[in-house]
Amino acid sequence: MGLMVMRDVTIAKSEYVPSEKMITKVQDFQEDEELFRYCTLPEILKYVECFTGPNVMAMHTMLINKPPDSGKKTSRHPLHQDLHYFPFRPSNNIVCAWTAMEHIDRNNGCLVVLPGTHKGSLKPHDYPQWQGAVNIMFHGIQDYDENNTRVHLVMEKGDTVFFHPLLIHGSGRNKTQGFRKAISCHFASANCHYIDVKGTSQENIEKEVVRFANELFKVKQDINLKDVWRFRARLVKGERFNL
Ligand SMILES: CC(C)CC(=O)SCCNC(=O)CCNC(=O)[C@H](O)C(C)(C)COP(=O)(O)OP(=O)(O)OC[C@H]1O[C@@H](n2cnc3c(N)ncnc32)[C@H](O)[C@@H]1OP(=O)(O)O
Ligand SMILES: O=C(O)CCC(=O)C(=O)O
Repeated sequence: MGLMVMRDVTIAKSEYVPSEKMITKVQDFQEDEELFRYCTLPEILKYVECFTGPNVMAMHTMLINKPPDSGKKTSRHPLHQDLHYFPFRPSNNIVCAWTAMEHIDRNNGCLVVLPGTHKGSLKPHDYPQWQGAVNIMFHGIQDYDENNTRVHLVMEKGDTVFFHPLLIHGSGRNKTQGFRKAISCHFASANCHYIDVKGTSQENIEKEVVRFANELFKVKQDINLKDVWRFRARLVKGERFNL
């Protein structure tokens, strides 16, 4: 398996977009030593280990190249909780590190967070009821509290935020002509355990992920969400126990 490339839905469905401008996201750094180096930086791990302890797994990695919005607002990322995508627990031993690769503010689509929501529970997610197109697998929370305070994270190049997988967050439209770049990794303790998401609100994302994995990798046997995550996870330090 190589790096997974994602294109914004507007770009994916247009005739011709040159070069790096067509790449909206690159995932799966476990396949690339240079990109994976981000997950091993002592400046990052120093904080990550406060949440994971000494056995650290890199579960999900992304370089996000948020494109200038085409006018269809597809560059937005709906408000969501990352735990919706994860079939492992406990959530307190999972943390995201998200680093700005340039100045990021509301103009180029900074992170938006709903403070305190990490103390709540996992909410049902589905495609947002937005007019026009929405990116594949960009699920959002259908019923968050509209009155909850929203904080826009203005960040400078190299600034990093660490956040809990239940924190409700998303990002706005990129109104500039530049490609807004950020790099992130979801870390988890190797002592976390996988759960079966059948019969839970996560069943919809399991179906989608498994369908894509089957199409892309022509998998022969029955697989589930756990198998996909187990396959992509990579040990950063310590011992690989459960994950
Ligand atoms: C915590 C963390 C997990 C939170 C998040 O990151 S939330 C978002 C998670 N989801 C993602 O990042 C989605 C990542 N997407 C991808 O990896 C890829 O786009 C894939 C879904 C695997 C598709 O890749 P691939 O099959 O290589 O794409 P192709 O270029 O061959 O296109 C296949 C058909 O799909 C369409 N397509 C591609 N990208 C998108 C898109 N973004 N939105 C809607 N439709 C899309 C494309 O037009 C094509 O359609 P047809 O020509 O077959 O009709
Ligand atoms: O970088 C962004 O715009 C948002 C990314 C995000 O929220 C995610 O992938 O979970």
